Amino acid sequence: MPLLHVEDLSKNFVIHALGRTIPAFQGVSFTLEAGSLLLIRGPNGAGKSSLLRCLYRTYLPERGQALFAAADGTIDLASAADVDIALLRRTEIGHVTQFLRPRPRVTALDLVAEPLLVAGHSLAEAREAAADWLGSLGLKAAIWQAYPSTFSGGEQQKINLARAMIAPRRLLLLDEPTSALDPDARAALCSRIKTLKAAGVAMIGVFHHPEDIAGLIDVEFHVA
Ligand SMILES: Nc1ncnc2c1ncn2[C@@H]1O[C@H](COP(=O)(O)OP(=O)(O)OP(=O)(O)O)[C@@H](O)[C@H]1O
Repeated sequence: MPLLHVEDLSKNFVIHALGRTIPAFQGVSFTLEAGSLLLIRGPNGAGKSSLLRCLYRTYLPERGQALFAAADGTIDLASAADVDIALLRRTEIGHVTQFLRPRPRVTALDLVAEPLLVAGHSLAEAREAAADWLGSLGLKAAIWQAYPSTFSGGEQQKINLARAMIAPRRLLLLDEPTSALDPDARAALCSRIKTLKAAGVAMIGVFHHPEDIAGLIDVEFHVA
């Protein structure tokens, strides 16, 4: 059984106030193996981000299945209970978006370290790993102990990436993870993606510049 089997997944947005339905994506089917990277392509508004959000269950799909081979058994991401999805988000599925949600009085280093703390690592271990991630992505050390709400777009994206990828995950959903990164950070991220793939992590990504990850893509899926 593949890590993920998506069958006929569809999503429309119903805007009640306008009495309108906005189509996002229809009838999406694909399978994904552990250690594979699937690139999602498609024009603006085709539903690429919505597809990732449905798999992370930020959005509820309206039709279809997304069977995920979780450590405790197969679970349908399209219909699983919120409590089960919350557990998977803590342990098996990560989502990198372009938008950082900083928290008051939490430094950049601790925001990145947090998923490892939640996973049971000591504060020292978690901070060491966070420093390793932030260093490799080129976030200047002078701001590691600052609050990210005032960080630049690229700096915030580095925090997002490090936070989403620091703890072991079996599936990572990457929504334009390099859009605000400079060339060195893009190269560092590609190197991390390569290492994670070799360790068996599966990824589904939307990339503004797919050439960044040329050579790491196993399969492409076009959203019309
Ligand atoms: N929360 C929402 N409520 C209503 N409509 C939405 C919502 N989110 C997305 N849409 C609509 O769904 C469609 C797909 O949007 P989505 O962001 O998934 O596209 P995309 O392929 O990622 O686009 P882009 O390449 O421009 O980032 C668009 O027409 C968008 O306006």
